[in-house]
Amino acid sequence: QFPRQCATVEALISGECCPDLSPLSDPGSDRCGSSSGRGQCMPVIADSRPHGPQYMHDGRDDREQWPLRFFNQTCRCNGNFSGFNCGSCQPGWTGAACDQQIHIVRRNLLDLSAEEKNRFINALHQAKSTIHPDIVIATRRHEEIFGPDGSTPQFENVSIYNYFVWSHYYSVRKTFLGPGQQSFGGVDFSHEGPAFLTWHRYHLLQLERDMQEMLQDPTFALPYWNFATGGNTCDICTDDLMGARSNFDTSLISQNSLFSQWRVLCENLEDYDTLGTICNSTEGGPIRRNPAGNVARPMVQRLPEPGDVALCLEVGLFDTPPFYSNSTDSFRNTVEGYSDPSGKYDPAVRSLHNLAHLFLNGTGGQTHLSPNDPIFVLLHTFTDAVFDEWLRRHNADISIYPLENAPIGHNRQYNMVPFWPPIPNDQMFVAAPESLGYSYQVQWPARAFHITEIITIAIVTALILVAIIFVGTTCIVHSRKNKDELHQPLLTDQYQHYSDDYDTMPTPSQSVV
Ligand SMILES: O=C1C=c2cc(C(=O)O)[nH]c2=CC1=O
Repeated sequence: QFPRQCATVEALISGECCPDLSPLSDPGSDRCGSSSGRGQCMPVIADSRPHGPQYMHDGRDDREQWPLRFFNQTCRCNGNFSGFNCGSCQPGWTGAACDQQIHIVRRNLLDLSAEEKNRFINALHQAKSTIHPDIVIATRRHEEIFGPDGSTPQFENVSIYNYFVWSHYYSVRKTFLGPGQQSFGGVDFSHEGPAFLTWHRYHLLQLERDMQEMLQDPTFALPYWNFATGGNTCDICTDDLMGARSNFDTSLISQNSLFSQWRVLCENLEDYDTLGTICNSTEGGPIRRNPAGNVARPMVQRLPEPGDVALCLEVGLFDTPPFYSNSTDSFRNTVEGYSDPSGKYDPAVRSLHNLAHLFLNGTGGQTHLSPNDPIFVLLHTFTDAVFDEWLRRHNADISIYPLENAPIGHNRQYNMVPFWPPIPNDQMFVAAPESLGYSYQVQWPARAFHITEIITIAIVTALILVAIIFVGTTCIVHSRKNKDELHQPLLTDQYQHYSDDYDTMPTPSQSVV
């Protein structure tokens, strides 16, 4: 959310969050690395275009026009410089002067060598316990941000991985409307709208970059889980990867996996919603996971089919009005999983991304908790790979992304909540290999045919065959006849004469009596 340097009474009151790049300089003399030309402190640009009708509590939520409720000045970095103080580089660039291009490849987790798998699991485990070097999280709404005494800003340190969990929770939390009043749940800054894909793309990029810095390895790349296997087993739920099922409790992770030691953040949903508090960095119970185990909902006991991915890639429009979870013929709503894989909206359907979440049946299937299960990272890198493939196949341009009237948080120029420094959705609506320095190594499945298409193709094929047989038979008959005629030219001639005569002569039976 915010840089540690900005979690102070002074910064909050001034509305300025422009930390010095060099900690050794006189305070305020190197804001945003201005002394070396990296950036300057500038007013925040926040989207003020109208949002859709789903949210009707304007003025009541800190996330509106993010991040203006907290800060109105931020660092604007020059060239390839980036970050809260312009001390880091744009995605795809590295080096002290951010002038070296870098490209990383996100690969299928199952294709990594044993050593690469091990390195990835250990890196995640390290991120779970390493305090984020730059960012702190708010544990109270803006109204209560200065604490009970009015001078103790309510922020906490958080680990790198738990920041990833917390950001997702903060983006989906309900709007608190006051004590004794029901919180409003019809709001979601990262799902059920066009920003679903851009928001989750940035969420992953931020974790990947934080892990690269933690590991001091700019080539570290997140892998992906191709969840579209069509099966009823979780092929990455093994002890060398995301953890097998516990032998003692079917909804827990085996003790042979490091992930059985992980404890989850943001469990106390009822407290947050009734007291108006915010999830903090305190961890609770273990990760719960019971793949294919939801007996009450057989529909979510199987993963999406490979052909579902191929079908959704053919949906031609990025998003369609009302740009929500009931949009039909929308690629975004299809890959998110509220439409059937061919794009038709059906309230009973759960497909692709949503189906993969619900299949996990536990922590990973509940939106306020799901990133606590590290499978979330891999499920979303695959979803992002589908998004990138769609952008490539359809040669997509930003003009197809709605500028206004999308649900709150989802307009093209809305800054994604709760990221810092502010970054609007449109900056993630780009081809990753060319603009963000990463690509995916994926074998895209062939298109699966729908039953109605199979019947249509069978009927058309049968009609063509009948036509060919008919034309063929007619030709054979004609050519036989022609051949016969060619073989008896004189006879035919004679016969013709005779027959001509014959026609005019009475037959023996017609003989005049
Ligand atoms: O974590 C998530 C869990 C989800 C469950 C559904 C659903 O369709 O019911 N959708 C989800 C999205 C998530 O991000």
